[in-house]
Amino acid sequence: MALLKQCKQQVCDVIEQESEKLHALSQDIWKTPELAYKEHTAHQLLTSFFSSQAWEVQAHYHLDTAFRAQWSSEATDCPPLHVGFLCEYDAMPEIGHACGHNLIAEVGAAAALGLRGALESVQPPRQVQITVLGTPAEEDGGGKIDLIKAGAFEDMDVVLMAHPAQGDAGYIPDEAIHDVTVKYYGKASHASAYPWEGINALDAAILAYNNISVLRQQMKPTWRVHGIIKNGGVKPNIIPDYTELEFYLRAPSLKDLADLREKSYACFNSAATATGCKVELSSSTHDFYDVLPNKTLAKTYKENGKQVGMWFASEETELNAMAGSTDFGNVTYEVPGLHPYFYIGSNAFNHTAEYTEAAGSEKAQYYTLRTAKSLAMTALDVIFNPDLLESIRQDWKMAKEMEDIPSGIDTARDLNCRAGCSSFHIKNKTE
Ligand SMILES: NCCCC[C@H](NC(=O)CCCN)C(=O)O
Repeated sequence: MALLKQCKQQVCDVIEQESEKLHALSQDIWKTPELAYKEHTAHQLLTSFFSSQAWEVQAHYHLDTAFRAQWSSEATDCPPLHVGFLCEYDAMPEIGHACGHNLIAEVGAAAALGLRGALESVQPPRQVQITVLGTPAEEDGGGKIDLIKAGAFEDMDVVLMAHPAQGDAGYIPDEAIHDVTVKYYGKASHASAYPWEGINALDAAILAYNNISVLRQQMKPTWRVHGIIKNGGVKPNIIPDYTELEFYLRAPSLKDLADLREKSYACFNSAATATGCKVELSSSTHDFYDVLPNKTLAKTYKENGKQVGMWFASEETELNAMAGSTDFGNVTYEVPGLHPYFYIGSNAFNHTAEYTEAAGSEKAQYYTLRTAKSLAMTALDVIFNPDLLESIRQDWKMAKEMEDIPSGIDTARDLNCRAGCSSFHIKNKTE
C-alpha cells in the first residue's frame, strides 16, 4: 500500500515540523503543575494550541477543565470513521508532573496533528473525523468517567492515548480500583487522668491498618491494597476522638475488586466494633475499571513502534508487568481503546521527584514524539484497512464478554497470564 506508506511518512514529517511548538506546549504544562479538576492553565494552553492550528475547539467541554478539538476530512458516501486521541494533564500534590501527564498531552496533540497532516495530503478511503479530548483528573476523580456519562465517547470507533513509563509496551494490564475514606469517631478524654472515659479512634485506625495487613496473606498476588492515615489525633495526652484513613483497593477484574472490597470493608468495620468507635466509609471518586486488552490494536501499535525505533518485551512479559490504574479502563468498556506505555529516556519510577525531572527533560522529547508517530500510524492502519477495524471490534467484544463472566474466566486470566506476578516492570532494552 504505497499510499499508506506515504501517509505514515507524512505523519512523521508533520510531527517533526511541529516539534518545537509541541515541546513548548508540554514544557508550559510541566512548569505549572495543577491538581485534578483544577488544570486551568493546561486547559488554556491546550485549547489555544488547537485553536491556533485551526481545529474546531470546545473549551470547558462538560467539565471546567475538559475540552474537545475536532477536525474532519472531506465527506464521502459512508459515515466518517471517528478516531479519538486523549490528552491528560493533571499533576500530583507536592511533586508536580511525577507521572508525566504533560507528555501524555503532548503525545495526544502531536498524534492528532500528524494524522490530520497526513490525511490532508491525500484522499483518504473514507471520511475521517479526528477528536481530541482533554480529559482532566486521572490521578484523582476520573474525568474520563464524567465524560463517558456525558456521552463524549458515544460515536467513536477507536480511542488512543499513551502513558509514560520505564519502557515501551503495547499493553499492560492496569487494574480496577476503588478508593475508600475511613472515618472513626471516638470520644476524647485525658489520656492519663481518666482514660477509661475515652473511646480511642486512633486504636481503631491502627487496628484497621493491621487487619488489612493480616488480610494480605489471603489476597491474590494481583491484588493491591495501600493506605495512609490522614488524621491520627492531635496530642498524646488527648485520647483521639477522630481519625481518618484513605485506602486504594485494586484488582485485575471488577469481580475480584468486589470481593476485595467486601473483605477490606470487614477489616474497617471490625476495628470499629473492637474499639467501640463509630465508623463511616465513603468514596468521593469514581471506581476505575481494569483496562481491557485489544490484541489487534496493540500488535498494530507495536509494528509501527518498531518502525520508529521502539523495542518491546514479549507479550508474556507485558502481561506479567504490574501497573497502576487509570480511568481509561472505563473508556475501554465503551469503545475499543489502546493505552500503551512509553519510555522517556530515564530509569526513574513514576510518582517520584526523579520522574518529574525526567518528564520535563529535553531527552524525553525524542521518545514522546516517536510515541505520537506510532499512535498516528496505528490510526492510519485502521483507516486504510477495514478488516483491521473489524478485527479490533471482535477483540473488543470478546474482551468485554470475558469480563462479564463472573467467575472462571477472570480466574483463568489470573492464573494463565499473570502467574507468579512480581514487582516486575517493563524495561527499555538499553537499561
Ligand atoms: N483514584 C485513584 C486513581 C489513581 C490513579 C493512578 N494512576 C496512575 O498512576 C497512572 C498510571 C496509569 N497506569 C494510580 O495510582 O494508579
